[in-house]
Amino acid sequence: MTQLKPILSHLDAIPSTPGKCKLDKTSPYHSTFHRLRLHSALLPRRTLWSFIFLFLILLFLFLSPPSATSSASNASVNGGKRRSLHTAAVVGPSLGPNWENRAWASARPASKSGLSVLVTGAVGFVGAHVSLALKKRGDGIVGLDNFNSYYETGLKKARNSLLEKSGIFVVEGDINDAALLRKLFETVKFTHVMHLAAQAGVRYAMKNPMSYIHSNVDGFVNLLEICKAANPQPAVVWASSSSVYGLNSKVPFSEKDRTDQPASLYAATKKAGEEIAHTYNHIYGLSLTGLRFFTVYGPWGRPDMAYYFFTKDILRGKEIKIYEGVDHGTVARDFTYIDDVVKGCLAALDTAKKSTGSGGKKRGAAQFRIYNLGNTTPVPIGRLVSILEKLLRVKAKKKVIQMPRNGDVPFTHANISLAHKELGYKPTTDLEAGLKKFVKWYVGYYGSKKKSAW
Ligand SMILES: O=C(O)[C@H]1O[C@H](OP(=O)(O)OP(=O)(O)OC[C@H]2O[C@@H](n3ccc(=O)[nH]c3=O)[C@H](O)[C@@H]2O)[C@H](O)[C@@H](O)[C@H]1O
Repeated sequence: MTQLKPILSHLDAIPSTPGKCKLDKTSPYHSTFHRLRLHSALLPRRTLWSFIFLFLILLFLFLSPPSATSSASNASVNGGKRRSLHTAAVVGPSLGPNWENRAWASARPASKSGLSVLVTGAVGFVGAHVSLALKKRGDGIVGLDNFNSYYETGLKKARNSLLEKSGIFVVEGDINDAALLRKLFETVKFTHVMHLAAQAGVRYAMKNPMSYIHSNVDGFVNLLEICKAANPQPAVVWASSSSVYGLNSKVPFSEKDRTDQPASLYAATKKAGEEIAHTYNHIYGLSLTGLRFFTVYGPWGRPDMAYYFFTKDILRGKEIKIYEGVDHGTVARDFTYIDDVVKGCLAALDTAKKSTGSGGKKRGAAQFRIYNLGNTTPVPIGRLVSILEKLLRVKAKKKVIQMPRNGDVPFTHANISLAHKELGYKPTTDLEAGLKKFVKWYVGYYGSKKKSAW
């Protein structure tokens, strides 16, 4: 407990929100108004009114926020303002000096047999891990990420620093930006695309539904349009989700089971992605592999996920809500450790066959695959919390409530025999071992520097 104390005090030190804007006596506006009043007696009435009118116009122009277009164009691809989730307008490529050389160097594999991969969502949780693993074994990578503000951008920047240190160049840009993607594909002949950029999170879909359409549908189609037109066409491996099984009650979930009953808009957009992928495979000969991830967790994880914010809240002494199903039914997840998922991703890239088309024309049937990447051991949420309590040596303030109608499903459980057979996928980390690694990272990350947990 003692070694966690600095983190506890640090977590409390989250910066307060700035106070409301109020004109005070020291404000420049205050003195301007004051001067206006003094001079009013001396000026003729019409001049005074024209002056006030002009002043109001100038004040309006000064205070009004920049338009969507100007803020989008301010959001340069390298440096400048980070583009927020809510102003993710599309901009043309502005990649900064020398970017072609950087992209070219980063994309070059160490040997002739290596892959040259465009990783979208490269500073995301899975994206960063996959990029590092590819780099480590000698593949070439260019990352693409819009650094949006869905969760703390500090964490994304920290992941980016890790990638930079390993020599991976990440372009800051959006998958909806066709001009940018086209430029990237003109510069680098990517052999593969690992598409991990997405609007994630099941419950957030009720708050911001359009962000799911923007990233998971529009963005995916935009990316596939560029891939199908590229010459050579890359093979595409992309992140689907266990959530596509929705209300399916047949366990364990197999790829053959029905996926037409999504319980959230997130799930619906991932399912739409699978259908869209099929279309591009069918019409254009793109080689496409969808990976259904099952609640991936681990170091450098996503702060919006339960294991992550439970850790934060337990350490801060804040109450956590544990969901239960109908009639006190257990809610459980097939939590899958990041390193296992990374192995599955790399195996999917390695076994992906070439796309058959080029320049938008299909030349023959192309590979189309979908795999579950789970752990095969569903764990109840109560058990997740007990493991965290043990690792953190802090008793959680628990409140068990009925699962709200927010898109969650009561359980997930993967059948991974297909991935095992065709990818050699074999998860080896159980939840306790994986959470131990996560907590170790969490304590180091938030304890070492002045960072506020999300
Ligand atoms: O496999 C996926 O495809 C998805 O996995 C992940 O979704 P989920 O499995 O729902 O993970 P997560 O939110 O961590 O909730 C975990 C558990 O805690 C329960 N939960 C949640 C919140 C809470 O306050 N209390 C609670 O009990 C909750 O009911 C659930 O049982 C990814 O976020 C998603 O992007 C997608 O990749």
